[in-house]
Amino acid sequence: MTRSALTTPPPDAVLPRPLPGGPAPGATLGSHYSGCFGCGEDHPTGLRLTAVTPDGVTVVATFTVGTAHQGAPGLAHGGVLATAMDEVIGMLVWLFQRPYVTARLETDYLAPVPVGTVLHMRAWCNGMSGRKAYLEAEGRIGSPDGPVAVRAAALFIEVGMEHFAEHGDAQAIIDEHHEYEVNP
Ligand SMILES: CCCCC/C=C\C/C=C\C/C=C\C/C=C/CCCC(=O)SCCNC(=O)CCNC(=O)[C@H](O)C(C)(C)COP(=O)(O)OP(=O)(O)OC[C@H]1O[C@@H](n2cnc3c(N)ncnc32)[C@H](O)[C@@H]1OP(=O)(O)O
Repeated sequence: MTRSALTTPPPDAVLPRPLPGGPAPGATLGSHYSGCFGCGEDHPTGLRLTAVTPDGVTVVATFTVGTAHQGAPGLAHGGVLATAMDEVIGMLVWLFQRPYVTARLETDYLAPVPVGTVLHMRAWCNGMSGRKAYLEAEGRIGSPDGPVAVRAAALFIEVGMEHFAEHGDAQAIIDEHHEYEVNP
């Protein structure tokens, strides 16, 4: 990954540990909000990604590229791929059990991704420092060990639930996740 200093963890960053009450290895990580373009089950044209944490510290998900996702004829749009990577990286937030948002997302496109491809995505955390989480993901064509087509690095910042209340209905997120401990 060609990563900038802004998405590279500082020397004092620490790796997160699985939290008590967090998703167990093998758990499915659902949508954080039903209206989300990346994962919402009620979104009419969204990506509807679902993810699994195989080990309690990483996240895997697949995204099947359809005709609605084209940029060039027969090929996935780079922005759609970035969205899918943002979403699978965002799923790591379930493991942290606190609200975070994307502050910076960097993407490397290494190979074209044809319509019909099943993109196998994997995301992990490289370190946390204060409110900052340094996250990374890769997308492989056709299988979990297929050729890497997309890499992404991200800086996520922890926010309070009031971040979501300012422009939307934060209660809608809370209502969908009674199991999720929030500090309004
Ligand atoms: C998305 C919904 C989440 C709902 C949560 C509920 C439940 C969660 C459960 C599960 C969640 C599952 C999935 C979650 C997500 C899905 C994936 C999609 C995620 C998104 O799609 S989310 C939408 C796009 N996202 C935004 O809409 C953010 C807009 N933005 C802001 O709202 C502010 O910008 C904010 C809050 C980021 C910071 O603002 P702030 O005032 O709180 O803090 P401040 O500015 O002081 O920054 C503090 C330190 O971060 C450094 N810093 C900040 N930004 C930086 C940058 N870009 N590059 C490098 N460093 C940066 C500063 O330099 C400083 O560093 P230092 O401390 O060292 O000085």
